[in-house]
Amino acid sequence: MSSGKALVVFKDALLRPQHHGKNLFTNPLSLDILPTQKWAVTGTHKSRLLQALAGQFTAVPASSRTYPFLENKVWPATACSLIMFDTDIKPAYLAARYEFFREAEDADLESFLRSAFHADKTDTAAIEKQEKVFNEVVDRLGLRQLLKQWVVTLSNGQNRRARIARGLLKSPRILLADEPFLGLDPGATENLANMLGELYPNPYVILGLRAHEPVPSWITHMAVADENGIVDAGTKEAVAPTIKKLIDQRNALFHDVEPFDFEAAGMTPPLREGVESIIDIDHATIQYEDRMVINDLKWVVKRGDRWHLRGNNGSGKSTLLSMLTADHPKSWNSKIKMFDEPRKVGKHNYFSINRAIGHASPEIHAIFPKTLKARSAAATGFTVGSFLPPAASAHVAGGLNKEQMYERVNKLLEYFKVDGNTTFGDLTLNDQKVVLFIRAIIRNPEILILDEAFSAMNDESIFRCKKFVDEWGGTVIAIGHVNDEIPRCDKYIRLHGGHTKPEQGLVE
Ligand SMILES: Nc1ncnc2c1ncn2[C@@H]1O[C@H](COP(=O)(O)OP(=O)(O)OP(=O)(O)O)[C@@H](O)[C@H]1O
Repeated sequence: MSSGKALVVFKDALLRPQHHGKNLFTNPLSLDILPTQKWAVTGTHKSRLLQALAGQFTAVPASSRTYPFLENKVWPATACSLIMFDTDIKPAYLAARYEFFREAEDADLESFLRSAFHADKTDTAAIEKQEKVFNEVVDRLGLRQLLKQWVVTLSNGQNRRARIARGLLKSPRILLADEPFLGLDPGATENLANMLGELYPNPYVILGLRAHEPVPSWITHMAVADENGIVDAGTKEAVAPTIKKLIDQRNALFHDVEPFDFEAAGMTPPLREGVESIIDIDHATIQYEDRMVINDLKWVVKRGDRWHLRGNNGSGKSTLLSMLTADHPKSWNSKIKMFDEPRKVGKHNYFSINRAIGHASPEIHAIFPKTLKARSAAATGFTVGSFLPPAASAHVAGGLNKEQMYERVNKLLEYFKVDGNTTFGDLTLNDQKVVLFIRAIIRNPEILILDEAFSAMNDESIFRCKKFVDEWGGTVIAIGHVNDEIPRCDKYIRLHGGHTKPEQGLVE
């Protein structure tokens, strides 16, 4: 496919959003991407640069951004497939993932993937080629056995692989993927990195990576972008000092974060006296039809414990957490004890269970309403099991009135540097994740569940959240594939997705 002509050329290009005039980078961009070079972009504004490379935004003058390798009449924005992992597959509510009943508009994975096809149905050669690509992509991304599964039931890592597959099935000339390895387990990361390298140049691939992330060995060139524009670009070796500087700045950030004043916010350690086991699961098993997901789990969480819940994508981590939060139909099981009491219908309900729990996860993010102001969005954490801010008369454990609740919200928003007046949907992805973290912690819960809660946050927010949780006094259960993105933990439990019993130990 390679014609030798450049893929993308920016020549003093000013980039602007379609409908208003402010430049997206302060300085004009200049960059040549040749077909023999394999690029990754990084830096604070890498996503914006990827969007610009994918033909989004208006280039001024129009001739300052060209795609010389494309034939006339091919529209760059359709020749490029940009995959960015904000949340766009939404179940209507949290428990929907685990329910048997499906709405007509829910799609199984195969239909979801095939909806990317656009070949003329009478063109048998094109159809045949599509099928070949379909089979190859499905097998290489380990999706074959999931094809009949509803998309909403896929685990986060499976969902990511599905979206990368769909991006590839659109047969783009250039595939641009922003942080494609985020949330993937190490095996899936290696597999995907190899696959993208082997596919090149069908399609050409441009990756967006965080500066401290390992760079796939086949990448030859890197560009670094910040708010001013492209600050460095060239061979991987030539750009290495700039990237090292970014990593050093990042590490320094962690030491610069000031501690949060828990006492001033009235958030003293929420450890219930006289109760040893916060959670006690006695030999529980979960399976879907013939697929065992959780195999004979025996797990005791003691007050003040800090657990890292580990396991490959699809090994059952979120399923286990959904049993704790009563989002899973199998939650109503006397094999699950909380605070030494076996769970019983009639005695316990969703609200009584979740009163003790603060929870942030990609699933909550996917269904969270976009229209609340950030301040009200964070305050919804005071209302158990609801996305509504607390009513004027509301009191939470600890007896706060509305004014005191918002005083705590404001302290946290200030510490985490989020503007409380901005509407949730208008916040950056980073700030949305931070607001959902604040929402999880706002009630000072006895148990804090962080399911990939820090992934997709920027470095400063990750460090602030980690410092906060490290110094907070309650019981913590955290999921994260990258150690960098979980708070301090002292014990771990590793799930194996039903093949083998879970294993437990002390964090090394
Ligand atoms: N309703 C369902 N029907 C069938 N399979 C399901 C259903 N819900 C979940 N699964 C499957 O159960 C397995 C466990 O999913 P879970 O989300 O718990 O994994 P996970 O360990 O959290 O993965 P990840 O690291 O990717 O987030 C996956 O294979 C998923 O596809």
